Amino acid sequence: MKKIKVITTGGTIAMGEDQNTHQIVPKLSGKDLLNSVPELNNIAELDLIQYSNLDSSQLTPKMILELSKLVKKALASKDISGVLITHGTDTLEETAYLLDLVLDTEKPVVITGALRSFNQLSSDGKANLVQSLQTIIEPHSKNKGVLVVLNNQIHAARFVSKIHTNKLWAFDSINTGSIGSIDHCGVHYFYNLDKQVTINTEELEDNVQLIKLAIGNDDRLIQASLDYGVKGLVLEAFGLGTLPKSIVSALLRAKKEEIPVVITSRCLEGRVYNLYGASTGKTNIAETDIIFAGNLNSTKARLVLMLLLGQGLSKNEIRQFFGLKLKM
Ligand SMILES: NC(=O)C[C@H](N)C(=O)O
Repeated sequence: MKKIKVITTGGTIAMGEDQNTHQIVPKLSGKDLLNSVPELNNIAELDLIQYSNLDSSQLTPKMILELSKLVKKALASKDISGVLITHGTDTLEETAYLLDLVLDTEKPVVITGALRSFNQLSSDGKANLVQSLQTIIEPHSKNKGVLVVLNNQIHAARFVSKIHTNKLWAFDSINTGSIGSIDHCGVHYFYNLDKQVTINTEELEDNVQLIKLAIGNDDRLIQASLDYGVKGLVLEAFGLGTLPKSIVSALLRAKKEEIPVVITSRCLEGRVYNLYGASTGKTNIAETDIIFAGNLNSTKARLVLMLLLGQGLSKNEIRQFFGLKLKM
């Protein structure tokens, strides 16, 4: 029987109802969670670490980098065949992608969670745990980067997003669809998606802000971030990456101060690139020195920027990374 390291972090999967407030709060320790699903022991031998028991809104990139060190340590052990992480769903896609970026392993690493706490009628945690383990022990799950398993679906970390606040089908892979599924017959992949890229760093820069643009926005938030000494910015822009000219002077200031500004889109699907000449008024968009994030969503682009800055890359190296390394 294969041995799997299970790392629990919290989230609804480990929550239950508080009798007084009737709100959903952390209830199950990692041990309680695994003990509540005895079927897991028929699939693999489990070795547990409880990293935290938090709603995922309380996690930070630094904590996830710390978590990645635990995962690396587990993966380095010969007798461990893969790692399962349980996590709240609200920020699960960020943890999955950060781990995907920093881990370099052929062993399967799966993250799962639940939309319902264990005491709710439509509780999905148990099935998600079973399907996650099935995915880890499946030989075809090797070399795929970090996988997200929920609701009978397998997603690649770099494409997955939480797309619904509450439905059981809460996750989908933007631009691509899921890469596989789990049914009565087991685990099936629809296509092969190799892991994209690894960033070797022990540090990340957490002074990176994400700002979403709306029509008529002025540049106050960008200027305030620069005043405050931000080390990198992600701007969630319009459509293909167009910007209001009201923010151009702030972009030119960021350029002068050597602060990388990465552009993503408010659109759910598609890529951003430099097409619209008028998007910054009289200033040519290339003069603003902005970096286009391809098809990464804003939160994921921010993680890449944090890691690259943590690695000490220059603005030009960061531009090259977004332009070349994230292409395939
Ligand atoms: N379904 C969930 O897990 C949501 C919860 N608020 C969390 O992210 O921890």
